[in-house]
Amino acid sequence: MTDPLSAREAAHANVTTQPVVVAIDGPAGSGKSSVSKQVARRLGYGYLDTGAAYRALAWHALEHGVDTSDASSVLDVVGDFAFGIALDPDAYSVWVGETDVTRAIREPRVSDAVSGVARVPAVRQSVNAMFRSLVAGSGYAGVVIEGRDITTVVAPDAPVRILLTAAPEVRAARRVGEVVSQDAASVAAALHRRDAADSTVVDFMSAAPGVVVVDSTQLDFEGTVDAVLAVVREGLDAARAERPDA
Ligand SMILES: Nc1ncnc2c1ncn2[C@@H]1O[C@H](COP(=O)(O)OP(=O)(O)O)[C@@H](O)[C@H]1O
Ligand SMILES: Nc1ccn([C@@H]2O[C@H](COP(=O)(O)OP(=O)(O)O)[C@@H](O)[C@H]2O)c(=O)n1
Repeated sequence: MTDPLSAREAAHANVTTQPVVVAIDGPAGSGKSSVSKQVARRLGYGYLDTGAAYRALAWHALEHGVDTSDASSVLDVVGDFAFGIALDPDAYSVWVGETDVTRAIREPRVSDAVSGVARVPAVRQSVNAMFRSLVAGSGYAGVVIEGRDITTVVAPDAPVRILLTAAPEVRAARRVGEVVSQDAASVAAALHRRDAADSTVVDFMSAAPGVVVVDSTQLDFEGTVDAVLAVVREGLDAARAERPDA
């Protein structure tokens, strides 16, 4: 498969002082992580999974025996939360201090606790600052960042902003295929419960002005990657047309 960016486009990305940001939001199971990772590979960009930070903080809080539904208890453990994440899409790993939590943060107990952690405003401010500095210091020409509020809060000025969606039953079925420790009905119910809780904090079900919707309901994985890459190309072309000498 050929790289969708020409050498000229790649060179353009390299001369900018800040990495190009491709911002992708969407509900659980829409394909954000897997599609973003593959898009990053195809572009030679870094990949930042912001949900991993919220999950890692939820894991950290649970390790400390904290009630994650209590905001002040959550804030008590933010102080010694040493988060680490690899931005290389081929070497994805997530750390809290010296502990590799890459797998542990996908456990249902963490998924069930994460919305409580993510609704604390001070937590969001702190991780958002961390995301911006991770991108700025990434060393990549561009970074694909995915989450819930990337297109609206973390990187509202990104040249490429996408809302990745899929029908609720399709998203649930995809997640059921991944979680082997729970029955299908429980996995689907947990996913919809988490979306409902998260939706009270940020709106990731409808596209903000200027955000392009990619609906993956009828697309297979490669088709979704190609659809996102087409939007990236359009967004970068439009940004270049606005600032031809940048
Ligand atoms: N367009 C698609 N068609 C079929 N399966 C997909 C598609 N996009 C993603 N998947 C699969 O669905 C599952 C959930 O995707 P994931 O990237 O984890 O979603 P999210 O990060 O939005 O929760 C993964 O197993 C992934 O491989
Ligand atoms: N930018 C983000 C990313 C994730 N989150 C929170 O982190 C949780 C885990 O995000 P995730 O992206 O790993 O979830 P999935 O879509 O992969 O299931 C979400 O359920 C939200 O509570 C958020 O609030 N803002």
